[in-house]
Amino acid sequence: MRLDVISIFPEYLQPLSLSLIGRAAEEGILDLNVTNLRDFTEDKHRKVDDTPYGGGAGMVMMPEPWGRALDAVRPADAQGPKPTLIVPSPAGRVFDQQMAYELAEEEHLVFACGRYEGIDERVVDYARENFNVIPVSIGDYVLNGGEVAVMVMVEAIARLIPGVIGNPESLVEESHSDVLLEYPVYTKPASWRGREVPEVLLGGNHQRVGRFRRDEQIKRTAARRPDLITQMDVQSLNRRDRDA
Ligand SMILES: CN1CCCC[C@@H]1Cn1ccc2ccc(-c3n[nH]c(N)c3C#N)cc21
Repeated sequence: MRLDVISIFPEYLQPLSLSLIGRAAEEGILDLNVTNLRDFTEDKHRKVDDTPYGGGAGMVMMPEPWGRALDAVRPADAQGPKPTLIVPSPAGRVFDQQMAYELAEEEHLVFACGRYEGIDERVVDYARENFNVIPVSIGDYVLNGGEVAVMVMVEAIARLIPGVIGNPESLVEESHSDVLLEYPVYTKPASWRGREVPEVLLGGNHQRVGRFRRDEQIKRTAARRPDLITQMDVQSLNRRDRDA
């Protein structure tokens, strides 16, 4: 997968060169390119923002640099399937695990990191000519720009790509790929500051361990994220596990 990120703060994306994603980039599994939007300005001050039409506080990102930057990623006369352009925005479709799975299937993802009050809307409209454009929000809270959102999305998406994480088995049991949240995990020592690891985990009975973990998942999800399950589901989950 090719990943392009356009930002006025390219250094914000530096952490993507670390750990598993950095290694995947070195191994050629990911082709990660971070571009500075200011490289597509034509004035000596490398201006990327201006005052909003209609008035109001703050500044808006000018269309011209964005148009040139997007054309550099995908020229108007390019052939082949359109890349997907993700535009982080508080007004976007909320990012979730399902979207991560869907985007992990793409060959080429482009991320446009806005700042200030946002990007001139005509850029999004223009981009639809050469990209499949998806405005995306990572949650119902307000950030100062799109870079943090891109970090979240790139990590959630890239880890689903074969070869990026060492053990694909670990993708199978994860929260949000299942309805239920993760069960609690423990490691040595068995006793720590007067707190013991649950006995069932020390015994090696895999069936009992599995049931313990499933019960913990149901308890946690019912307590912390009742929106993910209904009471009916809890009963059917219990019934299904009992019959297993
Ligand atoms: C604060 N400031 C005036 C109000 C409108 C937003 C603006 C800041 N800002 C500029 C570009 C930009 C992109 C994404 C986000 C963003 N916020 N929350 C999310 N879940 C986001 C995503 N994904 C915020 C952004």
